[in-house]
Amino acid sequence: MVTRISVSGDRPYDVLVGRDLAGGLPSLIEGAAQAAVLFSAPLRAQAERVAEAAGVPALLIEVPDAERGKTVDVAAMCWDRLGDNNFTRTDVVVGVGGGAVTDLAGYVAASWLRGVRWVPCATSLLGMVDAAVGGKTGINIAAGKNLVGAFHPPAGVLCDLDALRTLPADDLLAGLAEVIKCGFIADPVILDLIEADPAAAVDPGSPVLRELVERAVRVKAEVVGVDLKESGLREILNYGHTLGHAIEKREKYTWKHGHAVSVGLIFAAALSHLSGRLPSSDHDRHRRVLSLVGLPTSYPKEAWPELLSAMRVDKKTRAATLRFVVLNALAEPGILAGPDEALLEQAYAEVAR
Ligand SMILES: NC(=O)c1ccc[n+]([C@@H]2O[C@H](COP(=O)([O-])OP(=O)(O)OC[C@H]3O[C@@H](n4cnc5c(N)ncnc54)[C@H](O)[C@@H]3O)[C@@H](O)[C@H]2O)c1
Ligand SMILES: O=C(O)C(=O)C[C@@H](O)[C@H](O)[C@H](O)COP(=O)(O)O
Ligand SMILES: [Zn+2]
Repeated sequence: MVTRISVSGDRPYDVLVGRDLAGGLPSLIEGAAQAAVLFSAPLRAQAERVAEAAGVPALLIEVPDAERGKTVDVAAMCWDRLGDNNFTRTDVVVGVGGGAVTDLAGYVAASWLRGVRWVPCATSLLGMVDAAVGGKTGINIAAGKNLVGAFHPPAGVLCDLDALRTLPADDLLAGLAEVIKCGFIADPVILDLIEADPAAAVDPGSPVLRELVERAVRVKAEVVGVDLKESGLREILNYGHTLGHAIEKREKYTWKHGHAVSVGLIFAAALSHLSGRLPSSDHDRHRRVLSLVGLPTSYPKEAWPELLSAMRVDKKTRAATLRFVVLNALAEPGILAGPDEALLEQAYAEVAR
């Protein structure tokens, strides 16, 4: 069974969730003379299957794994390969992998000839529920996470649940952090499902995980369908990310994004509560559900000054005003602009160890 979730907007497309989906690729790349398939070493076999299913000559481009692939040097290597192979505006970039590879593939597609079609074949949980959906593409630079990129919606998204069977458990967990984020900002049934059966939530073959994937994709699709370029509503998807990205930068991108977001969710919940918005029961639920599945909820106390300075280059910041996504209530996100440093420090105390 394939579930089709539509993303609206100027360039609407579908997210397909199911098993053995490579057969869906030819219709998404109709008219292309060739496809460039970007992948990292652990996904070589899947990339070769996708390349074969494309039905046009495919240029396989191996990139460094995980965050090591999200750099300007790697993007430049990909541009060179496209140039060497006369890649034209009707050709298509395909990304096979987790969020790092699909962010890179999307950015290469957005920048090549000022924008060619692209299709993410998401192979990680995080990729399926978040990174491959919504057209945010980009790379990291020394100044921070995803600071260079483009909004460039894909032609379609393939989420093959069978891929999750080989995904390392820790990476599955990282994806669950974004699923839990969706639970808090928009769909609390997600939280109920995880609390009722945490083991099923991390079992790649379980119907519970499939339901979680579909619910999280729906949350994201509804948001990005009305606000592709993050002029307002889309900011809610950044819940937990202001501190999360600062942690990733401090850790030189060796921490998994989802793990950093998990700690960031604790901080955002604390800010929501301490600023008089979120009741204690919903605040406490953050630590409970994240700990239940084994996600991290703390970070070193002494890191605070460095994290605060990294948060100042967050994309939600306007001039010198720091802005945070907070919850006014469960599934009611809002923005906290320009909080006192004392409040931020108090919220960090809930994370600090
Ligand atoms: N564009 C967006 O809207 C958006 C949203 C959320 C996250 N992101 C980005 O996504 C990235 C994180 O994505 P991620 O958690 O998928 O990490 P990742 O892409 O680094 O993948 C994690 C690891 O899992 C491996 N892997 C992936 N699928 C596999 C499979 N099926 N079998 C075996 N191994 C597999 C990868 O090779 C890698 O080693 C971050 O860079 C983050 O900034 C982007
Ligand atoms: O799609 C979005 O918008 C998000 O904020 C989703 C996040 O989970 C994701 O990590 C995104 O890449 C963060 O975007 P950024 O603009 O803060 O880099
Ligand atoms: Zn994220």
